Amino acid sequence: MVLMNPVISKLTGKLVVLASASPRRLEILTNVGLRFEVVPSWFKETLDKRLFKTPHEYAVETAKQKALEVAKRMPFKHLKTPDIVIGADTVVVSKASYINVFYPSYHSGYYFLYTVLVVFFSQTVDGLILEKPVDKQDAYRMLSRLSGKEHSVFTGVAIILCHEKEDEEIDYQVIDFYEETKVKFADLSDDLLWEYINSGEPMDKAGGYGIQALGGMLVEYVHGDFLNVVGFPLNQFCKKLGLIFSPPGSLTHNSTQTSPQGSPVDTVPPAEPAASSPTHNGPPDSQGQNIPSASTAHNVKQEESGCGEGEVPWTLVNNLSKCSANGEAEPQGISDPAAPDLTSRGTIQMQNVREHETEDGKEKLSKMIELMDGFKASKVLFTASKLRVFDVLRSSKKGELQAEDVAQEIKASIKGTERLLEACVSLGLLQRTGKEYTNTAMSRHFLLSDGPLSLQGYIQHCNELVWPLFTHLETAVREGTNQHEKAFGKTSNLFQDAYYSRHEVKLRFMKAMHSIAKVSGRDVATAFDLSKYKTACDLGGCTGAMAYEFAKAHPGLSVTMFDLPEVIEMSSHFRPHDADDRVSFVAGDFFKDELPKADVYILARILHDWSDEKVHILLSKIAKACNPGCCVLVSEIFLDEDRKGPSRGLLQALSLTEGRQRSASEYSLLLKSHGFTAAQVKHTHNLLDAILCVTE
Ligand SMILES: C[S@@+](CC[C@H](N)C(=O)[O-])C[C@H]1O[C@@H](n2cnc3c(N)ncnc32)[C@H](O)[C@@H]1O
Repeated sequence: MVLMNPVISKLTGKLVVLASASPRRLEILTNVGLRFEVVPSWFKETLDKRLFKTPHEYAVETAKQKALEVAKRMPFKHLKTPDIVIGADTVVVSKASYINVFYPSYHSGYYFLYTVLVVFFSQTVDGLILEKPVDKQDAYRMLSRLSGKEHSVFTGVAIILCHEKEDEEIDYQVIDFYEETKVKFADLSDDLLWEYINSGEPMDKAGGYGIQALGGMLVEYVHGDFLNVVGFPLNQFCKKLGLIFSPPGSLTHNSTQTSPQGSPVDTVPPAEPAASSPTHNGPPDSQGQNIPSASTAHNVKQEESGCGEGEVPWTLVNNLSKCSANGEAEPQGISDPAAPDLTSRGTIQMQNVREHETEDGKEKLSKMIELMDGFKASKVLFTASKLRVFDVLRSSKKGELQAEDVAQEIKASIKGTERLLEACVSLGLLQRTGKEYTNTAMSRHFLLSDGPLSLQGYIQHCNELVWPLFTHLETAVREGTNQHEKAFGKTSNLFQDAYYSRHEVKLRFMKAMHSIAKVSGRDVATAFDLSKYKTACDLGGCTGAMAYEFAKAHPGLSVTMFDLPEVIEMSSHFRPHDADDRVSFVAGDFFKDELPKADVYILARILHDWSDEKVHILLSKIAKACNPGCCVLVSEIFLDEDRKGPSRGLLQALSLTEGRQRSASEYSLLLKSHGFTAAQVKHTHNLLDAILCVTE
């Protein structure tokens, strides 16, 4: 049983996202019954530490950037807007003599925190922060520095609240804080240090140790929140949630701001200093949902926790403490006011539980359900799009309609429409107030047929072409054929035979390419500095959407859009009303015809469609046409080097005919064999990545 924390339960029904891949943070939050998705942040931890006055400011800023990156990526990459994103960053700071005192006071309706920070150390902060060791010697350097001394562990936490506004924009509110815990290492012999280092444990951990596992052996005492050292200050986090979601009296969420110390400045009512917490360093939250402070002095030892060696995994009924299979122990902070005193180590009840009854098991089950239902959700999106539900709602007088009115507009049954609209609400595509349905910000952004970032073209392509293809997946897999062949018969050339032989199919395909290029084109066009180049040629540029993005992004660049004659003859349908005359159109076959001369050759979503053999033919033609010093820009979904993701790329691979998905280094190798060396790779965080290769 998991004790349902009243604060945590406030998050039920909200899309909560943890922007961290740390299994330790995941476990801490899962153990208190929080339901969340894990979307690891792509933010690189490269902030210049010298710019921060204190280590905790650095940790808080890193946490904030990690969380914001995920909050801003999700609406585009995952097509859903989270309600809350949680980011965290833990740093270990070797002994420094500084005093950090906070004096809270209440004045003019605002909550001020006065920080007196007396810094005695002569080193820079940069010199004190110990991050993850880069190798064993580095781990030795860190651990021997910590040996026999007290050090501080700071975890910065950022809670991002995402609010969708009427105008399709998303408002991000940041609440951040940090927790400090002091840890003292015993005097450690070199033998012990090397044995620990050789266990491999230090390598992915800040400061080079993991307190919850073998590293616990190094520790003499811990002052403060133990879980903070593990990687997440659960106690303070729950208090902050309490302030955000269950404020006593007048707290209004919308006015939450971040103070320099990282507390919600204008929403936090006066509070008494937390006298009982000697290492308390954020604003005291004496009214915060009766959440007890984290234990102030844990020195976790196996015999105290009652964990014997070699016990089978089990879950605790009261969740006060947890043992793993190897007998290591971790205190678990639970903040239900009715829960027993956290600091006491009372009787621990255990019970064997079936996998799906654990929190972890429940997560896995909900992931399974999501996968099993995925095709239904896609079809709801396709059908609502095809029936123009989003356009109909937008064009109604008040932007809202009841199911009967929508049914009338889309010429469908009331009963069926009602079910479709309800399903759309559950998927975040629509919202309903009483009987009235309206578009959500996400739908207004991507699903209106005339919106600048409309994905309608691609959605219809998925519905009409990709969906039937995937009904043949099993046979295609069994027989080793491609799905096109099963669905539409053998083709000698995918484009000319399958896509361009019928007008409406060609138009649909072009609309699909156009919509993806509109959404991703700007990020691809601005991925690299191309200011020294004068001319570009977008090979297989389709409607020209990408070419126009390049022209817009690079004022000195003229772009020739090159594609098959069947495409060029229809490209005028897609020309923007303010079309830039630096974009010109040339018809031809890039396997057979001479290519236009250019400084930059753009290959956006071209190479994945072709075998290595065909790619070599195309690249050798580009190399031949190249002016001296020219470059090739390839934009594709880049597979991870271990080919374990991203799933978007691997799922698309299932419907390719002769082509295949490749990683950035595979593209780089192909280009290298034609004299182009990889200069830069850019993961745009949008639908397509990019690599720029220059002539040697
Ligand atoms: C997957 S689409 C990519 C479109 C565009 N580059 C983009 O990113 O939106 C492939 C494009 O390559 C073009 N194409 C295919 N074979 C070609 C050939 N032999 N010569 C020129 N273009 C070709 C298609 O007409 C189509 O526009």
